[in-house]
Order: sequence, then C-alpha cells, then structure tokens
Amino acid sequence: MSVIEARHVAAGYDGREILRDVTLSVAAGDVVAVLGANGSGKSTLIRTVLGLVPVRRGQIGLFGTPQRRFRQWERIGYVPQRLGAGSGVPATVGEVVASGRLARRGLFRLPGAADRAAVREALDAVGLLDRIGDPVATLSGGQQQRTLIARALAGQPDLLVLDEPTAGVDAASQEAFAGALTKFAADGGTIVLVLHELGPLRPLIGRAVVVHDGRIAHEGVPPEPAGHHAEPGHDHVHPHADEERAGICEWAPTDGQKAY
Ligand SMILES: Nc1ncnc2c1ncn2[C@@H]1O[C@H](COP(=O)(O)OP(=O)(O)OP(=O)(O)O)[C@@H](O)[C@H]1O
Repeated sequence: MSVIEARHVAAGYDGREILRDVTLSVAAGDVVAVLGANGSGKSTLIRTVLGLVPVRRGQIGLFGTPQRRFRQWERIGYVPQRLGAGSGVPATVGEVVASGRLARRGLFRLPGAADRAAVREALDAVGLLDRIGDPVATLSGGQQQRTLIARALAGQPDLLVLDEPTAGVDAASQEAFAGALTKFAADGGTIVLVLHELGPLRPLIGRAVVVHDGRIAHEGVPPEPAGHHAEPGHDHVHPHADEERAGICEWAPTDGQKAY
C-alpha cells in the first residue's frame, strides 16, 4: 500500500521555488532516510508532503488519497526540527506526550485508559517512563527531543515523519531513539526521517534519498560504514567502496542504483 506518492512536485516560499521536480514513493513498512546538504530542501520536502508548504505543481497522495482531500491526519505523527518542548512551557513530560493523543480522542473528551496506556507505552519506548511526572524544562535537550518522539508515538500513527530527530542529541538518547523507531518499524510502521548522518539508526534504514538543490539526486540502499563489510550477515555488493568512505552527502549517483 502506498503511504506517500509524490509526482513531479514543485514547491517553495513566496517567490522562491525550493523543490523543483520531486518524485517519491513510500510504501507501507518502508523506512526512508532523507539526506542532503544544509539548505538542499529536505525539510521543505517533508513539510510539503505534510501539507505545510503548498504544492505549486505536481501531485501528492497520502494513503491513497489526494493530499487536498486527505483528512486522516491522526495517521501521521510529525516531529519537526528544533522544537524546544521545554521552552517556557511548565508542562510535565506526561502532559506533553498526552497532547499527542488529542487528534485520536478529540479535544473535548477526557483521556481514558487507552490514552493513558498509549502515553506510558510511548514513554517506555524512548526510555523516559521514570520521568513522566517531571517538568519537561528539567530534561536535557536530548531527553526533550525523546519526549517529542514519544508524543508522536502516543498518537499511534501509521506514518512517522521526523526532521533531524538526532541533531545535537546525546549518545544515550540516540540509542533510545533507535530502539523506539526499531520497535515502531517492527510493528509495521512507516518512517520517513531527515538525517545528517545515519549513526545508530543505520541498521533500520531500508532506503535513502539524497536531496540536492531541490531535486532527488539519488535514491537507493544507504552506504555501509567503512569496515562494515567483514561483519557476519553482510551480503551486499558495493562496487564503489571509495564513495562509501566519502560520506553520505557526497554520495554520487554513479553506482547503478536508481538515479535521477
Ligand atoms: N519558511 C521559510 N520561508 C522562506 N524560505 C525558507 C523557509 N524555510 C526554508 N526556506 C529556505 O528554503 C531552502 C531550503 O531549506 P530547507 O529547510 O528545506 O533545507 P534543509 O535541507 O532541510 O536544510 P537543513 O539541513 O539546514 O535543515 C533554504 O534556502 C531556506 O532558506
């Protein structure tokens, strides 16, 4: 089943076109990393898919429905870039995560047992259940970011969209993310996430798309880190090992994988 179907999409801000001709398909269960240099249009791509930036040309489908007619937004959990959960908000960790249930339960119904269970389960997944009653402002930056992931997970979405969830986040939080996302994917969830480097999420990523100057410059299996080839179970063929060592942002569309 198609979760995201973008065809020849152009989008931008004011007079400036940022996305030029983006075609992207994400199927149910896919885990897709969006890579690329600063300013290449990664955030704009996911924000356009989510309807936060208007489409100028082309079409976007979400769960088989044209985006302009799509109403099941509770099926999508979105964690935007650099949103400080604790910035001046005197809410507890549990309250922030519970706000992720609003779309599911509606604004005017009190939270029930299912809501409370979903909140606890999401916090457990990111390793923060013991902080449920603490003010978010008392958490580290990485823990606050984990709280936002838990808020998205608590809505029990089918698709999770994360914009650089691990940027500037401590190692323990990165591991906790990886664990939570691995569980989400194992349960059949679909993930699209913008990343600067794959890091501990590497084993989870099935496909990477590289955005360059508002276009998808390359799409395929992400490169293995150097030295990974000797590990048991490694059976990929990588004819261009030098490119892998060069890093993901310099990943050139020359290795015979799908390229645009
Ligand atoms: N709200 C906005 N209004 C106007 N221009 C914007 C807006 N958001 C982004 N841009 C511009 O669009 C271009 C692409 O930005 P975008 O945030 O999509 O890139 P990115 O690949 O996600 O970058 P980064 O890795 O730095 O987050 C940049 O030139 C940026 O200045």
